[in-house]
Amino acid sequence: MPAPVSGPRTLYDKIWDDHVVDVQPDGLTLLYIDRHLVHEVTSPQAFEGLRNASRPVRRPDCTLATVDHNVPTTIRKGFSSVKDFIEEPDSRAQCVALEENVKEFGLTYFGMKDRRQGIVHVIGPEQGFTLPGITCVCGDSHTSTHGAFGSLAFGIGTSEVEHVLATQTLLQKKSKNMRVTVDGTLNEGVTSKDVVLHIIGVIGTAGGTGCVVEYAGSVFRGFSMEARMSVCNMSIEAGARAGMVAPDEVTFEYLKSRPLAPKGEAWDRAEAYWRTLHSDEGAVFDKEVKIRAEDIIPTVTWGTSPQDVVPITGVVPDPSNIVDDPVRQASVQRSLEYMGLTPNVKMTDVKVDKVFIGSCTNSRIEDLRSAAKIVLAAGPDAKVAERVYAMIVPGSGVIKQQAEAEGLDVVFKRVGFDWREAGCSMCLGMNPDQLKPQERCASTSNRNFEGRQGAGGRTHLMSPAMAAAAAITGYLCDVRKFLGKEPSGGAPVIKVLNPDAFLTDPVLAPPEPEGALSTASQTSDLPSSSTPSVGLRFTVVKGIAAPIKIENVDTDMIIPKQFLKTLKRTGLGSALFFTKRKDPVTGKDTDFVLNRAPFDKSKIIVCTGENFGCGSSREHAPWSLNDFGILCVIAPSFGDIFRTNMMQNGMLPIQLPKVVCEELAVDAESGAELEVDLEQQVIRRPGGKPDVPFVVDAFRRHCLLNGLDDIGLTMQKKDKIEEFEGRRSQVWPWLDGFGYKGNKIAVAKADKKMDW
Ligand SMILES: CC(C)[C@H](C(=O)O)[C@@H](O)C(=O)O
Ligand code: SF4
Repeated sequence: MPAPVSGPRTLYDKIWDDHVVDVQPDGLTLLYIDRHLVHEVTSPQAFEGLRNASRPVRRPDCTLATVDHNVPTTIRKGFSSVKDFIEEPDSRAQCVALEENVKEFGLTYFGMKDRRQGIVHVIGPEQGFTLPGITCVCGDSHTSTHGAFGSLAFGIGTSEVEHVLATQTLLQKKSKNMRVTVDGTLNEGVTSKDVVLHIIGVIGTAGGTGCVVEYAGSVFRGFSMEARMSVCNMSIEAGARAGMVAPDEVTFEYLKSRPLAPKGEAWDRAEAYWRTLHSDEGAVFDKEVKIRAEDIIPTVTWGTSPQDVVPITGVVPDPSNIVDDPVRQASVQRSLEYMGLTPNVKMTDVKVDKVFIGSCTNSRIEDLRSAAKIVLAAGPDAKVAERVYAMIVPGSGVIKQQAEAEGLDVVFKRVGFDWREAGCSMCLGMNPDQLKPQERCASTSNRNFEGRQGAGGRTHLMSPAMAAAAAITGYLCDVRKFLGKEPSGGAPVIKVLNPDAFLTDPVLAPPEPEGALSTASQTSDLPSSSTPSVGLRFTVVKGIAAPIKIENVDTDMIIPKQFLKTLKRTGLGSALFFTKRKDPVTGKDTDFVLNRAPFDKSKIIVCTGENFGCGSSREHAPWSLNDFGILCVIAPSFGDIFRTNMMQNGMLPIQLPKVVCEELAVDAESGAELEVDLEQQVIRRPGGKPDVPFVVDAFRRHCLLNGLDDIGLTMQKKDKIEEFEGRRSQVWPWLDGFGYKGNKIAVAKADKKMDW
């Protein structure tokens, strides 16, 4: 069992210690979860699990749901119901399922008629649902965003969503402490997005794997909450479990007037506690990275991984310059082919077809203001370049309303931007907002994976200001070209307004959930389970192993977004590695390894590249592997959420040094079978070659060997959870219930007043 940290502690240590419900001898910890955000993509199977086991949601008062990924961003005038409004049947089914689930389980829900609807990671902070010192989870990898408030916030898979709904806890292994310090003075035109892209360029997409990153230094202290959120948001792109910034005056100022922030005496108590939340002098970090602010200039990505960054003054990289690493050379070559870029071409000579300003990284009021500033600086005759389609998608209805009150919509529409309704939109394209094959997009989102914004689409990540500059010029563009220029006469005026005006309106009270089955008062009634239910077992797997020689196999690659619209866990085998296995033009099978005999019958994958399963938290990735017949993946390293998701489904991720993976890949390539024995923790190889030993956490191994299910096990800790909740009510009373008490009359009025 890891020794509890004595002496100076990090911010992460402190929040962790304050949420421990129970610790097992091997250090695995049952952690209490204060806040749970729910969206339509990763929750249907979790609610179904609750329903099948007749379990209520333990803490509806700590759960907030909304629809964001599937919603169309077209004007909602005349909106009457999701059923009538959403045309695409699978998107509609997922949104309808969430509406039914929130009613059945008694959860607070911001639907499409509610102006508080928006991207989960935008609305939580906006409403004050996200607070310093809390643990916060969501079935979504960008939950790291909420760490900007000095909370421990991380993404989880659907099985864990079910676990949190049922028990308000999670079984967690403590991550390592990492600190990224950026000190100094930022150059002109450099924003928080440039800072985080630069950091990922320095440490790589696996640089934060296994770690919780604290962002420290004068640059983050000087950032607004919006800017801190953009940085923490992309922690997941650096492989980190979570990112965080210690709370300070900027945090308190942002929170004070939010509807769900504590008020009066509760605020004073909360603030006193929050002021203790910082890393102590002398606290030890397992990993430290220091970056000079002066070294950062406006940054864009050139490739298909967020680590593929280049200053806007730079050129497209030349793979022939990579002499010592053939795997890297091949991967750069492949990315350039996909991106349709020629080595050594100036980045500013790259033409764009579309511009997307939005996503949970950059769709907040400050982002929109910074884009509008560039539009105004471009002069009275500026227009979105003729061949370019540019869209702005505010992160929430509240932001949209505030932006309109500030006149930002006028600034954008005047030059030809499309002004849309709130949602995830073209960040992922689960709704109709997508790139066509080979279209190139200047995007303020967070992922530039192949096909991310639409099959065959090409994404360049950048700041809102840079995206606005690209829209006007039609090229990737150095934003500094527009800086220092004042808007000339006749330009619309931006009036910066205080967000309070948009948040404290009494019409914000939500409806009491109709037909609610459970309420907070029912929550102590945790069904006890003396024998944990039997889940999926893993003992010995013998079979063909498919070699995959790709680095950073992200979960978008394992299963693209169009297959996430299912309400089931099964039937996803043919979706596995879809874009690799199907030719986008002919629709025919490619010669990708899993299409070729004998590998089309593989039970194991041997990957030689680092960071398998990085990116999104979609549990659909292990579900599709499982459906295909693959039960074990061997790789040099894994994305944290993916690793957990595999084990939640009775599958085994095995981490081994790269050289060993390369040797096993040779065995795999020969078409011979490998035998993975979890009991003995060895891999048996063909041709009498020596066994390869591996290690799996004792608890996880026990669960896999016996098919034990986490929820059943946690249910046995009911007394400890209740005891923790009793203490929580006394020490952190502002965390009980989050203050929305239904006011039907006010809501009815709000609906009438709403002008979509
Ligand atoms: C759908 C969801 C699981 C996913 C995530 O975890 O990130 C999505 O938000 C994304 O950005 O890819
Ligand atoms: S990354 Fe994109 S798709 Fe995922 S939650 Fe954020 S906005 Fe939505």
